[in-house]
Amino acid sequence: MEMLKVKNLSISFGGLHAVDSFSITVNKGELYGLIGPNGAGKTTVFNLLTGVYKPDMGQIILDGKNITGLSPVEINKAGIARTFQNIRLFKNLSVLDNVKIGLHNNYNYSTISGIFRLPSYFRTEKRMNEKAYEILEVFGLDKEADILSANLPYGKQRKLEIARALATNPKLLLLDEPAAGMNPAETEELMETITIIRKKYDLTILLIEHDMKLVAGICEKIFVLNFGTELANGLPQDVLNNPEVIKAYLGE
Ligand SMILES: Nc1ncnc2c1ncn2[C@@H]1O[C@H](COP(=O)(O)OP(=O)(O)OP(=O)(O)O)[C@@H](O)[C@H]1O
Repeated sequence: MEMLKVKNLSISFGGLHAVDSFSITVNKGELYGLIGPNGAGKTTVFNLLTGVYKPDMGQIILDGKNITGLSPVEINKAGIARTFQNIRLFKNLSVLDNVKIGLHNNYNYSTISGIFRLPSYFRTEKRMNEKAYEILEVFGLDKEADILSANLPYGKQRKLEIARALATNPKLLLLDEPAAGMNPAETEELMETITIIRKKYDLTILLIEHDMKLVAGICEKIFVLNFGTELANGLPQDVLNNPEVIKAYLGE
């Protein structure tokens, strides 16, 4: 079963073909790695998939639905959530509130019930708090729920970003260099957490990463992008031993 089917996705900036006929099929439940040298177009692919950029050409099908050209909010509602290369938390909000912002897609109460503090408001708030704590627990962040997210150590801020993305209840999670800046122990722990959440939340994951240990350790398939286009695509052992890939990327 296909969760994501991308066909001939392309975008140029001026004369630069940043992404050029990018096609990929990610099956339900798969963990796919997207790798490539600096400037290969990986983040641009994420920006296209999430509606930040509109493609010049191509099609994006999510779980059978054509989402090409939709806005970032509509795409998030359709089931794609992402994290960013540079952490983008609401630094002046608590850890708990960062996750609750993500939950708002799925828990609605009317403005009236909020203003007048009607019973329905408290019921929804209670359910949201429970759900937020459940997610924080998975990431080992529940004890820090009330502290400002800015005061979390770096590795935990990265985890909180994933927790917040997860709170929007995605079918497909896009992780942009989740291990960037982490030490080996933090990276190891992150790999475990990713493995846990994909099972628990029935996720399909596409992950950009420079850390080859992480990519080779958890990805079932790997797509190598070079100059905006496919260099290799397939099983990790095949892709990582491909001489073209070694030349273009690993041998840098
Ligand atoms: N909004 C934009 N305007 C102009 N050029 C852009 C824009 N966004 C990306 N690019 C260019 O597109 C190319 C691909 O960039 P992108 O950030 O997608 O690469 P990347 O593979 O994610 O690189 P890195 O591993 O360094 O993050 C680069 O040459 C970049 O300068």
